[in-house]
Amino acid sequence: MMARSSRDYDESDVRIRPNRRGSRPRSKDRPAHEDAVPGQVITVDRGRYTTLVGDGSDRHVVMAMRARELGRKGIVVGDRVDVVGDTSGAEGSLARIVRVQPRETVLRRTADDTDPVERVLVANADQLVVVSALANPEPRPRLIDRCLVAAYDAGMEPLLVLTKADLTDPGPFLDQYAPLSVRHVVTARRDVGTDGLDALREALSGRVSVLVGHSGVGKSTLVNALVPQALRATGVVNDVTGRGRHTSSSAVALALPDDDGWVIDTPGVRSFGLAHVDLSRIVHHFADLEPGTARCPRGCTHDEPECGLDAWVASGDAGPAGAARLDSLRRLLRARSAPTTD
Ligand SMILES: Nc1nc2c(ncn2[C@@H]2O[C@H](COP(=O)(O)OP(=O)(O)OP(=O)(O)O)[C@@H](O)[C@H]2O)c(=O)[nH]1
Ligand SMILES: [Zn+2]
Repeated sequence: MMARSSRDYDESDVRIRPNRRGSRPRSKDRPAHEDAVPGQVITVDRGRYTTLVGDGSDRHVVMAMRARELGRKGIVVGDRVDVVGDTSGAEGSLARIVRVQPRETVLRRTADDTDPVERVLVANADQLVVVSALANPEPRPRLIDRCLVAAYDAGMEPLLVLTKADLTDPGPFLDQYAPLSVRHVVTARRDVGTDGLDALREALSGRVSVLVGHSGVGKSTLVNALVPQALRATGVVNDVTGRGRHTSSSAVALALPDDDGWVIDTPGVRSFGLAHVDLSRIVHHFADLEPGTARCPRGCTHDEPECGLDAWVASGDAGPAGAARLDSLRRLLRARSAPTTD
């Protein structure tokens, strides 16, 4: 993909305003740089940070690079930053990010479960939307479980979105996940549009939601329905959800209509490495199994003959999916000592 420039934006939709340096009110918590403007990173492409600055009608997109003084500090989609230099957003202009504000949440993943290099995917999101098709492609419960663990570990609330209910009855899948009490929305393609969109909009309302899912589950279809083209121009990049974008490794933040929150679309995931998650904490993220650990011996790894979880599951306390969930937990625990393709 070509490096993006401000030309990639539909300029009729992007308000370009002269830089109003000096006219901003000064406050106690103003940035260290006199002229810095606060902004939010909406996408990253090879060292160029597309940053949204300004409020209301003055809101516009600025292309920025990192200032040398930031050192090696990473900047990711969702980061709140201070920008200096030419923040006009004019074609060909390039501003500098001089500061990254402390992050409220951090969604991480590693390439596999033993990879020591963790990658921060997105900052400051509060909801992780795990998109899975009910059929075509088949749901991948172990990948879903991994995403749930990542969400809880990041302090984000998970939401399951189950697509393609027009192809199969969602009942059996929902029964499996019911003991988890994770919120969920079911969508289906109908002759006229998509069922379930209103419920999805409600679940996304006012929040910053990261969408993750395996390729082909219908994530782009949902994003296109949620975010009209006009908004996408200010929220970002033309045709960002087209297939081509998935060659990019970056997420893209898109404003929902009426400023009712953000969706952050991520490239399709094949795996979700969890090398960064403390091994002893993993079981706490399996809410349906966790109470059963009361019967475990001290220091139980939950993958040993004395583990109390087998009896917990056998007695039905973890619900109908208990055995599959315990299997998922143990695979996850074992994967921490060997690479996995789950
Ligand atoms: N039957 C049915 N098909 C759907 C539905 N939603 C999306 N699809 C189809 O599923 C295929 C994949 O949809 P996309 O939206 O491209 O999926 P994606 O998750 O963005 O996949 P990548 O672009 O590969 O990451 C397309 O052929 C869609 O038309 C649905 O609710 N029902
Ligand atoms: Zn145990």
